[in-house]
Amino acid sequence: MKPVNVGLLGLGTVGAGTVNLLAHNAKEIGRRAGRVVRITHAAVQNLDKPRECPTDGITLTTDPFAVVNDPDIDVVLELIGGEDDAYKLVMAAIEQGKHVVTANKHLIALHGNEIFAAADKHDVVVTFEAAVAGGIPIIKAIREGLAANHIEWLAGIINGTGNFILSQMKFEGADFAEALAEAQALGYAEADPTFDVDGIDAAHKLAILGSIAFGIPLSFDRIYTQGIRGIHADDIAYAEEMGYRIKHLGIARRNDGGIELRVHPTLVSEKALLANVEGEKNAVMVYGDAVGPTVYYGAGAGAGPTASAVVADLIDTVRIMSVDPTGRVPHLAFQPDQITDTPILGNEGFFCGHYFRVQVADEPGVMSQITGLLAQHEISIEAILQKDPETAGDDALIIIVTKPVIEGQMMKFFDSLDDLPYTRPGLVHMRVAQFED
Ligand SMILES: NC(=O)C1=CN([C@@H]2O[C@H](COP(=O)(O)OP(=O)(O)OC[C@H]3O[C@@H](n4cnc5c(N)ncnc54)[C@H](O)[C@@H]3O)[C@@H](O)[C@H]2O)C=CC1
Ligand SMILES: N[C@@H](CC=O)C(=O)O
Ligand code: NA
Repeated sequence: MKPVNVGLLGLGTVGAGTVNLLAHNAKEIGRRAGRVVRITHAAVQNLDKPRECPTDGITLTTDPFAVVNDPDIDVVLELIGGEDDAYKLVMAAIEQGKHVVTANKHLIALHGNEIFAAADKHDVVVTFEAAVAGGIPIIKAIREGLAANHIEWLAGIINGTGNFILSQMKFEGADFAEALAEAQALGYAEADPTFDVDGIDAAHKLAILGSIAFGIPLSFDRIYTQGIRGIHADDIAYAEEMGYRIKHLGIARRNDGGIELRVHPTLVSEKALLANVEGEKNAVMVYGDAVGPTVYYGAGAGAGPTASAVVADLIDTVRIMSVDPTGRVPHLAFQPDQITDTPILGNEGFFCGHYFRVQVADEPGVMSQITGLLAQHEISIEAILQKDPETAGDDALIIIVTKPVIEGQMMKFFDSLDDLPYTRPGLVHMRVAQFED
């Protein structure tokens, strides 16, 4: 059979990783795909830049539209990242009836609803396994492997750079900037690394996961997002003393009032599987009503792991080419006319445990007044700790983990706590997650 010609856009970390992997496992890939898959053209920004892969047999150009418009190209592989150019190129490819493989979560999270509608209209597929949790086949697992389930919730470490930074700070004593620079050198970080550290990249991925898990439109702008910059070493130590680790999680869960979509630092029991995921590794837990808890673990970033997902998508795409469009797996897991606009909750509707650290004047009865105030707000305590702060001689630090409660109730408690005469400003607050694993 005629080889499948792939036009690659972007020959950076993932692009070069993909060229290398296609060459390294060419025989195995051909045996699986049933056809030879070859990259014939690649668009780059600088023709003279040294590459991390051989480019013989690939025609290089600085014009990505020349690749997209080439009639000999069957599949466009978008690996330039970012929003604007990628959007125009992907839409142009779709309009010409070309299938697309992309690793670009930014693009899918913001424009996926429109891109998938266009792809359906033109009878082509847009695959995006590499866009979430790098090499872990999480899209395939949720979209196909768990298709019989009503998915109740999912929670995961879905940014390799952020997890790598937290691990380097904890185990190697690295400071934040050092750890980030190392993640960048290793090819884990986004072109703009604030996307990694401010939780935006994780929110892009959570938008995709939430959509394929619950059959809702991609809803990036409704996601509650906090990054890792505010995590303080003292809280890592206090959390550990109470039996928790602090992880940056993306969580999507059904709740009586709607759906929670949130990305934030989270205390997780040290015994939970997610608590023990370190470095650039990612892990996603998905809870389906029939299957119960399932966990998917592996490398969330880096050339090889991401190329693994990209090439798997290419193989799928080659097989899909000969399938009647009505027999294909829907882009967002549910048939397009079954995607429903379920309400997405604001943070006051979240249901979870809370960690807070407050500095108070060390006077008799203060602790009992705080626990009494929690009781008044019908909030139960899971764990409690008292410490001396490093500064301020007569003050004390009170650190409490609560049982799960609606966040609006917790916010009212914080308001009342703030009104007490002996509490100092600077309350630290994080959420706590309990998992059955
Ligand atoms: N690096 C990783 O571990 C992962 C990356 N991704 C995604 O994969 C995509 C690519 O990421 P990386 O390879 O890490 O980025 P990168 O920055 O290493 O590579 C992107 C390449 O595209 C080129 N490029 C940009 N605009 C272009 C244009 N208009 N025409 C031609 N070339 C252009 C750049 O010069 C660069 O060489 C992004 O969407 C990223 O979010 C997804 C999963 C993991
Ligand atoms: N920058 C991302 C790359 C993979 O998606 C990350 O660190 O997870
Ligand atoms: Na993946």
